[in-house]
Amino acid sequence: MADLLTVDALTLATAETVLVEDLSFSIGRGERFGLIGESGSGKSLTSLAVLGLLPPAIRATGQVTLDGQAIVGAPERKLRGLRGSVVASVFQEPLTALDPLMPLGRQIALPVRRRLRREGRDSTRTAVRREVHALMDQVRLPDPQRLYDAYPHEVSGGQRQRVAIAMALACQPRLLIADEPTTALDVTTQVEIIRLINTLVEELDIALLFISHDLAVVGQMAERVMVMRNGRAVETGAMQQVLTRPRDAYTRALVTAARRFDHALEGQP
Ligand SMILES: Nc1ncnc2c1ncn2[C@@H]1O[C@H](COP(=O)(O)OP(=O)(O)OP(=O)(O)O)[C@@H](O)[C@H]1O
Repeated sequence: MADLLTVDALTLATAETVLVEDLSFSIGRGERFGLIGESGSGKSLTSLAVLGLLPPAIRATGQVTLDGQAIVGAPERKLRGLRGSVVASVFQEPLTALDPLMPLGRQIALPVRRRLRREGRDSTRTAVRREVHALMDQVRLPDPQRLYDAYPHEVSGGQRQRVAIAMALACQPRLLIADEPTTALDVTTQVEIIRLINTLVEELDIALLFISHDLAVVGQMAERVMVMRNGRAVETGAMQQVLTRPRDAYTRALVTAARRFDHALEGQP
């Protein structure tokens, strides 16, 4: 079967600068793929290109094919349809994804209602509410009765990220793009959210494009990984191979730095 996502010779540039150059990778159905690299290496722009959400100043050349559909150059109406059905995303700061003035349950209800209508299913208030409660359960949000009516500022950062994940899952995507979804959270909550995303993509058989500057985090999420630097891929391979036998000097430096950090945390020299 064809890969779910194929990126082929993708180049992203402004009028003055090339920001991402000649990038190629693919993600199979249900596969967990990691993108890693230092700040500014082009990870987020790559994910925005997959979502068809590039800023107007940035021009894309090359090909992005998602579930058989061409993304580069596609009309906005088609892209919006894909974003509501095939691909969904979770970003670093859940507050940016949430409307501060709308109760959480109603925010999750919006994509739920859209999907039920698209599928020609019962989209009455009761049916939508039932699905929202099921999603809140699925992302392990406690006390759904109370949280349904709570506003974003009334819950913790980890709970807000769970709501953002519920909204992403509401459209039943085949690809979830998670761009630094744990970076803004404390360490304990990071671990919980990583476990949650891992469990959900496994249970629901969703492919994952997981983006982080933190090799230790990507190591827990991805089966394959691509290392980016200055807008180019320096190494792509199985996670285990890249962690244990990195080929590129930059990857080796990343691995050594991650090990040093782990040892420092464990109190070893
Ligand atoms: N709208 C834009 N116009 C011009 N340049 C941009 C724009 N958005 C991003 N860039 C530049 O493109 C490069 C890649 O940015 P990108 O956000 O993809 O990096 P990143 O690897 O995701 O970094 P971070 O981990 O800090 O988010 C950076 O040099 C950035 O300054």
